[in-house]
Amino acid sequence: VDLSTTIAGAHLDNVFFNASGVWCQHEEELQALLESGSGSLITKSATYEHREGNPSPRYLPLPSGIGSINSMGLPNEGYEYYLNYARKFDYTHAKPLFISLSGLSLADNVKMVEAFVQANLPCILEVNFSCPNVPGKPQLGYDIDAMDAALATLAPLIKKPFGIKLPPYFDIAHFDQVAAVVNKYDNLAYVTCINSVGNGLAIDLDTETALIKPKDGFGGLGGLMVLNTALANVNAFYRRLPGKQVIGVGGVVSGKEAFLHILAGASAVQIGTQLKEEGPAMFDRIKKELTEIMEKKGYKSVEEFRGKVKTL
Ligand SMILES: O=C(O)c1[nH]c(=O)[nH]c(=O)c1Cl
Repeated sequence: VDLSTTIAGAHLDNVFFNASGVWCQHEEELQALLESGSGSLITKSATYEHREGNPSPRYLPLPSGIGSINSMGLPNEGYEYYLNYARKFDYTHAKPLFISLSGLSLADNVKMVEAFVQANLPCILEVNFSCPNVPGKPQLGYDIDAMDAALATLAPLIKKPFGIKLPPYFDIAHFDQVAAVVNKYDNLAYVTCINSVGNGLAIDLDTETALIKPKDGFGGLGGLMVLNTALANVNAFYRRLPGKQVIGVGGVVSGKEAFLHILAGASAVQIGTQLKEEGPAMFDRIKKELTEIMEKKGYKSVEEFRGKVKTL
């Protein structure tokens, strides 16, 4: 079966890659993704300066096994590290490179975008509007006018097809409002849905203590428990963004959830929590599982069923 796809004009041999933030902060991790069964790779969201991020423990899988909680706080090597990586990257390689940018201000995003545009590299830029874990920095994804204003500045600067990382929305009116903004920008080629479900709280029964240290234990939720919110956001934006694409992320632990994301409309599928827990070998497992599901159902390519979820 054919698991290949094209995102923002770049060809991926298979639909899978890492969720930004997981296995992608350092070159060694990115190299492991290059050598894995993934179809692509995306870097950890970059800020203008290097950041240590929040104090640990700041990521944990939940004892219940249904997901994870993180309040990393945007730890990253600073954007120049990723710009240098993008300069050295072998673009003849079968895997396209995505670069995630998450400036702490519009000015920082402008400076980082200008540097990448100046470098004129084949990598695809993705602006992260949805980090929920920087104390004192409300995420732009929930300030729709501010996100629109940022895009009005960034889209013309980027010129080429690019994407944005969105938080989960939980109200039909918000799907409508965000889609109206996204549809204003022709080169905004795709949206990645969803980022973690922000500011959850995990508490340990025995110690009666929050699991993670930052922000009184408040952190973004991921893993299987967010699957159905992720599917809704993928399908809501698939229905509302004609001519654009959706990358699905959230709750993919096997070929089954990947199949559901594609059925909901995803052109590619990213994996975070499960990749963090299982490591890059996971990609070979999940590709095999999706292939088996497709063979059983008689689908030869992901194109045949993308977005074809039925309603009653
Ligand atoms: O705390 C983080 O670094 C983080 N954690 C997330 O769950 N999503 C993000 O976009 C980021 Cl930037």
